[in-house]
Amino acid sequence: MQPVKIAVIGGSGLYNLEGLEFIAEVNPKTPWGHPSDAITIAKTEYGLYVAFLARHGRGHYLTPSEVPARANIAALKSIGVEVIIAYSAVGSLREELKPRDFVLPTQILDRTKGIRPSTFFEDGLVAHAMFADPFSEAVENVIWEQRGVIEGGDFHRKKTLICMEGPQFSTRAESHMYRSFGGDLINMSVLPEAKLAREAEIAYQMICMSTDYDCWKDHEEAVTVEAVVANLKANTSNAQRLLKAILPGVQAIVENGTAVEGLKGSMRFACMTAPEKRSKEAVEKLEYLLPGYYTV
Ligand SMILES: CSC[C@H]1O[C@H](OP(=O)(O)O)[C@H](O)[C@@H]1O
Ligand SMILES: Nc1ncnc2[nH]cnc12
Repeated sequence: MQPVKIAVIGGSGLYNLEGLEFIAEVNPKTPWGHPSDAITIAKTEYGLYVAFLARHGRGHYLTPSEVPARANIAALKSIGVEVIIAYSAVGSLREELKPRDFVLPTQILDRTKGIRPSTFFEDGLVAHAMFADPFSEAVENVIWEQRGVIEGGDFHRKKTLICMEGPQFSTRAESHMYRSFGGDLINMSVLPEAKLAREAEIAYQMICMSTDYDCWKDHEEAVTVEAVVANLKANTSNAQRLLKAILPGVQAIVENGTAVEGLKGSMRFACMTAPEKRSKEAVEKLEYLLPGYYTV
């Protein structure tokens, strides 16, 4: 099979890709275990192969904290993925980001609790990836060009996404605090997914679909799953339409190399551990992700 260079991670409410020809299902066993679910490989009308992975599994059985993010990213890398388009249902912390709007975040504030394994580099192999700009500008530009396809909502860019641990939603005090931090959106999923994609040298962009105003509006009802699901249903058809519209542009930046510009090869030089001090087991595991980078 040809390498599958583009992957879509579907979040809450997005458990499959519509309108594409089914090619295969794979479920690679990585050194970090199996992904959330089998990965579906499908073909677009232009013959492009695209992978799809349901973040919480089809049927939604993994909490945000339980998502095996390392296995997900490693499995996608193993089939050739260079770009990930990650969908997420998010709460809005700003009046102008209305439920059913789509938003491209540029920055992240980490409010997870340190219980999610968040690096491939541990146990005797140390590396530090750059993460100042956590998303892919090249992919973001391609998506922004297609913003006109969204119906019944507006499209925004350059916003800051808070990632909380969950699974419970925030308190009102926390929601106000996140606003005072400069947060515009909130979810439970972007981390460690975005960090691991960076370590795997995969270009990553999240597409946030707003479902609620969280609970910072003091005199209004706080977010509930019921409210989220109602808006998710409306967002899902926009998500599928948007994906169809952006795939040719994403394919173009994959083919001309701009998608992975600055990423490809970056982790080779991010390693701090002296060759003679690298643990054999850690090097073996990393061979799966970045072959040839750390062997001596
Ligand atoms: C269903 S509300 C909270 C849940 O929804 C989002 O999931 P995803 O990012 O996978 O779309 C959010 O991050 C929480 O996990
Ligand atoms: N209010 C919220 N908080 C965290 N994650 C969310 N996903 C959708 N709405 C959310």
